[in-house]
Amino acid sequence: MTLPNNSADGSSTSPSAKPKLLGRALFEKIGKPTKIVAPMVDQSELAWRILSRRYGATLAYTPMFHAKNFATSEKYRRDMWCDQDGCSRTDRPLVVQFCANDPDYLLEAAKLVQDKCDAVDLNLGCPQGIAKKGRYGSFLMEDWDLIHKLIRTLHENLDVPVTAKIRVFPEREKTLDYAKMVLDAGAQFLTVHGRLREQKGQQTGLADWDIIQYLRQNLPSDTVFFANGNILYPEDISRCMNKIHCDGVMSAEGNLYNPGVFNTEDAVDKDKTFPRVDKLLREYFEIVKSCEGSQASRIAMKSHFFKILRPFLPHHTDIRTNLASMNAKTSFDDWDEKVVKKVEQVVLEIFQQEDIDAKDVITTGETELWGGAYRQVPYWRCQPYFRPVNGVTGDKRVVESLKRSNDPDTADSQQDKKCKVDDVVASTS
Ligand SMILES: Cc1cc2nc3c(=O)[nH]c(=O)nc-3n(C[C@H](O)[C@H](O)[C@H](O)COP(=O)(O)O)c2cc1C
Repeated sequence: MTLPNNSADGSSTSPSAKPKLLGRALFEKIGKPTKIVAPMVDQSELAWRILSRRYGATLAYTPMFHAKNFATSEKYRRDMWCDQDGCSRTDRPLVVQFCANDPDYLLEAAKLVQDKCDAVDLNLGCPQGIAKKGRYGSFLMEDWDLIHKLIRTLHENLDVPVTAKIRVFPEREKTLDYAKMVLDAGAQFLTVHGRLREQKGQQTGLADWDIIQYLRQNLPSDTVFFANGNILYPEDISRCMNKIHCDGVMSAEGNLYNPGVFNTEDAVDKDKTFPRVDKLLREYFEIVKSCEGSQASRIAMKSHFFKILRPFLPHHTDIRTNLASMNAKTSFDDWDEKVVKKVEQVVLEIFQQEDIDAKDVITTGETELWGGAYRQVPYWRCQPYFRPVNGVTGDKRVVESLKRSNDPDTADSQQDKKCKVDDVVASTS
């Protein structure tokens, strides 16, 4: 694999003026981040990234921006991006993600953010209908020439490095060839979401860590490699890193329902790993208020409130009704009075109960087929939301392979036992 004009110090020169860092040197410069907030449309915006960093995230991706719209529409840009995004004090390290199918628009859009981020990522994973219609995200998986051109254009012309996030094919070898092509084009970090394009919505199921591990083992060892999928609890991060030997772990839904999922340094402190909903809500609300210019933060707020409060709202339907009536134009005072303060009052009363110590307990269930264990968490604490699937609806092969590795007579199982031992000595910091 050759990258143009690479030098021995981990930088490359391109037609653009400044030398830029290549994968491993870039990874080191931004502090070797291991806990990564995934790109999430309407959900990984500025305020959420600031909150997630306070709870242990060490790198964050923006939501996917549509490159052509970003390059050509001032209104779209204003809705998605503001002066506070990518601020060196509060919002770094940051990767800005685009979807695109035209190298020129992609480059034009990326140049508009290159001074406010550490890298620009190409989304090759979006499986939604809108991506099919617009021909981007995972619907480029059949057009490797175009993908190569998109990445190479940024690699050769942008001041900051380019990175990519991919899904997997059903075939391992094909996925490996695909990943090699993406790296050859110039991607400096590779994130692998271990699900097929078809695994979405009700068909999401389990991500396949085995194929991610296979890619890690068969790509050049200096590739900066992030794994994505199946992270529900802080301990899943070390399980993932031990199995895959990846550089970092990315989480989307786990982080959305409980930003404490990244708080691996304080794993025994339940206020850090499963924060009280009243405290987290207040903290997040104050951050949104401080992100004055961020339209995106204001618009995403209602959806974040629903996710933070997901276990709590069924017990307090009056607050759910209030929350449902809110919108991005509702004044902050109203949000405070009708939702935030009401949640604070309810949880305060819960914690005034004499037997609260006995009630405020988190228990851990049996180890499941997927290798982790579900927790019982009181409804006044943030917690992951997972669909009760066994993976069969998503990708039958993942379940079959997990069953094989749990069978004591198979070689896979021996390897798996070794991983479990490794877990005990894991460090994810
Ligand atoms: C609300 C939401 C929005 C998402 N938006 C994006 C996106 O903009 N770009 C992208 O590459 N993936 C997007 N994804 C996919 C996630 O980044 C991630 O790959 C996927 O959810 C698997 O990770 P998880 O198992 O931790 O949820 C989104 C996922 C969610 C839940």
